[in-house]
Amino acid sequence: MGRLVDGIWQDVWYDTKSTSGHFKRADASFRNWVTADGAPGPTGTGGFKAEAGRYHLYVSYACPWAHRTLIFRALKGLKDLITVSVVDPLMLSNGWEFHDREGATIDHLFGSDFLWQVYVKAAPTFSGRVTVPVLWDKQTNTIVSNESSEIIRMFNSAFDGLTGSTLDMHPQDLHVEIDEINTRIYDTVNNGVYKAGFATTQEAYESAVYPLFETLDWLEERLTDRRYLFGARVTEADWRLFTTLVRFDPVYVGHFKCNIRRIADYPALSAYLRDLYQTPGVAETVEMRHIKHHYYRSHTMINPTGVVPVGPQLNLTAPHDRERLGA
Ligand SMILES: N[C@@H](CCC(=O)N[C@@H](CS)C(=O)NCC(=O)O)C(=O)O
Repeated sequence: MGRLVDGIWQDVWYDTKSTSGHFKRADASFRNWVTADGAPGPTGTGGFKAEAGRYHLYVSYACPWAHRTLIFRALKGLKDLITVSVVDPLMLSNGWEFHDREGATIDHLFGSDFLWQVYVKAAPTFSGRVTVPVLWDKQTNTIVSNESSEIIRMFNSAFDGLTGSTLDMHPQDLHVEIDEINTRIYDTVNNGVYKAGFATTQEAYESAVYPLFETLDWLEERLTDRRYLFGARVTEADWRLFTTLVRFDPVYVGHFKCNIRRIADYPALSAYLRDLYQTPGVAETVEMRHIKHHYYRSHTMINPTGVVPVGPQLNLTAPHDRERLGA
């Protein structure tokens, strides 16, 4: 774990001293958009036209933010158009590393040892965190974006002319509602588990863990009579929630102390989790060994022994019986 300062790697853990024990996630640094015609997106500069074979995705199977992009790549028929390198689950003093083993890969573009070297290729004097996912442009040799919420929106529509995909997970009529629910779920659930887990004071921990479970209780209610968050249509909001739910019982309950209830204790949420998991193309994006080994072995100040729990037993392939809520 560390960061780049003027292009030089420095090994430092998150500083929670200046924020009274609260974990504050930094904003992503590269914010350009791939668009159908190369026009600029909502942020950044233009010139990133959707083309087959032009873009490369760096991901970790462990990371919930990178996981979103892998799901969109699968569901939107982009696997043949966008290549992928997968970092090793362990993230220690060098940050994310490349090793050709157990589902991780080499850096297919440059053969780098560490992900920070890819950042420095794009921006030689870069200062900031070195995070996954990264969307790389092979043509101009730079990082298009390292913000997952924006990469999934690009994947949702920019390549449709090439793939013929008609699946729209960010439909026009739901833009406002999707943003609203994303904000609550991001603050209290996706990032909420990290705020609880990385807190270094009792107060910071409790100020994250109670709102987390208030939102989960609210979602349980909402999903009791709706198949997905917005009824019959699956949207980006569901996939953004999914990547946290699938890590919840195996990792966040124990490692991040999010243990008021488990997802298994919520009937609707756990059936919803299975439903999403069983969506064709999704199960292959879930690498539970990478997920568990990353958290339990990389965060040595939370789990100094690095021992990885063997449980819990998951039943993600059991029937979910949610088609009845489809219409
Ligand atoms: N805003 C980013 C956050 C990505 C992020 O925080 N990724 C984590 C892994 S789960 C990471 O790479 N952390 C390395 C670090 O912070 O040094 C996104 O959603 O794309």
